[in-house]
Amino acid sequence: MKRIAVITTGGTIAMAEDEKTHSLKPKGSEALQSVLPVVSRHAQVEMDHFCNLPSPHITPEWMYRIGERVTSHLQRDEIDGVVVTHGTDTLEETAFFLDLTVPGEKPVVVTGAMRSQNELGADGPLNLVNAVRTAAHPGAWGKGTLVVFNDEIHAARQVTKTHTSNVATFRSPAQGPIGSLTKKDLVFHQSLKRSRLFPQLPPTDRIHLIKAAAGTDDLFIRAALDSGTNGLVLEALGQGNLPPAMLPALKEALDRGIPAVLVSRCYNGFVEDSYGYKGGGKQLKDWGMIFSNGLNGQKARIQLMVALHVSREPAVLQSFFSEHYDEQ
Ligand SMILES: NC(=O)C[C@H](N)C(=O)O
Repeated sequence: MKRIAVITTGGTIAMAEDEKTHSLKPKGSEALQSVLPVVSRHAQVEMDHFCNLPSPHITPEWMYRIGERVTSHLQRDEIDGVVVTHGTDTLEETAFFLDLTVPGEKPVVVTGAMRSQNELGADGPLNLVNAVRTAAHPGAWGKGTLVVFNDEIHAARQVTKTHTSNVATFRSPAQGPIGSLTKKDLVFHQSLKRSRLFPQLPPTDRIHLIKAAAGTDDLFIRAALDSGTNGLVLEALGQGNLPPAMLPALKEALDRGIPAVLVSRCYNGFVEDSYGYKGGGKQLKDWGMIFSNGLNGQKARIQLMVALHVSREPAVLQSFFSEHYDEQ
């Protein structure tokens, strides 16, 4: 039988509803022990209660610490894979950070819950069982970090939280789930190209994600510049276009050599240098913005945080953000 380490980090899966106030509060992942008899039908499990944080409290520094812990388990010969339980709000960011930085072929699977331990229809126990089943499955080897939720298996690069409360919140808009689980079966329906690996180092801090909307100006870009930003990710409109009023501080940032990545606020598709008007993608490309390959804003920010350990050269950074993973 495969041996899987389960690292718990907090989130709703480790919370319970207060009977008086009906608010959800951190409780502890020890309650997950109750599902271990079911889990043990699929794998031998070793619990590692690492931290207990709601995921809005998870910082890039915490992602790095979790990543180090994952790696230290994977380096043990007797461990065949790792499951990380995590709050859902920032789960996609931690999962993608692990995907980009944890070396090796052994499976890494992230899961969580939308309903706490004592709520009707609590989804944590089943998600944990399914995550362990996935981590113990030979088909999960060499795929990088996977996210298992609501009977589906997703690539960390693709998956995003799409609903505030529904248990079917995790979706991969571009390619759909790469696998699914039924009570008895586990099937991978798509192959998956593993993400490029970056050094496992504390992520570069002060990378600012700024969203464009109709008529927005450069106030936040200027504030980032004035406070010593190390990089910008701009969530642009449509195919990658910005309102003209956002341009002055952006141009200043680019002239100062601050890397600036362009993504779209559309949740599907790529940014391109199609439009030649002021603020259009063509101008942004000519100015040296780095065009991303379909990552959403929060994931492009994670990738820039780890890529800056390799290079600050715009052409090298552009090559990392040009790689495509959805052609299989
Ligand atoms: N469902 C959840 O886990 C949401 C919670 N706010 C968290 O991310 O910690």
